[in-house]
Amino acid sequence: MDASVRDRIQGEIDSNDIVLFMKGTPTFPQCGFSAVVVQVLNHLEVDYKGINVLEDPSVRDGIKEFSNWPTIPQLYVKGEFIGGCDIVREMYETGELTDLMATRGIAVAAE
Ligand SMILES: N[C@@H](CCC(=O)N[C@@H](CS)C(=O)NCC(=O)O)C(=O)O
Ligand code: FES
Repeated sequence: MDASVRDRIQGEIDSNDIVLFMKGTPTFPQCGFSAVVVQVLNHLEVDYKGINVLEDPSVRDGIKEFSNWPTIPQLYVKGEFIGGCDIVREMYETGELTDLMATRGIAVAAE
């Protein structure tokens, strides 16, 4: 991928504790898979940056190569790739996601 795309992705991940690469925006998700992750993050009441890959095909493709993960959405917490919709939903349901956030110093809303 283009170095500028890699730098942009790296920059977003470095400067935001939680980054969600998604289709659409947190206020208007344009795919059900992205909407699930938005719902989880909103439920946890954490701040996050949504990056709409539909606005930029180079980021849409670039993030797949960057994470070595073939689909959107993709969630990053403190620079670490967590996963897509299925993984996030599963980790939320088991409480693992809340624990992961807490371990990394991110305050999460009480259940
Ligand atoms: N099982 C996936 C569902 C996500 C998914 O299948 N995404 C597709 C459709 S939105 C995708 O990103 N396809 C490649 C693309 O649209 O660039 C997950 O857990 O995140
Ligand atoms: S945009 Fe069609 S499944 Fe995500």
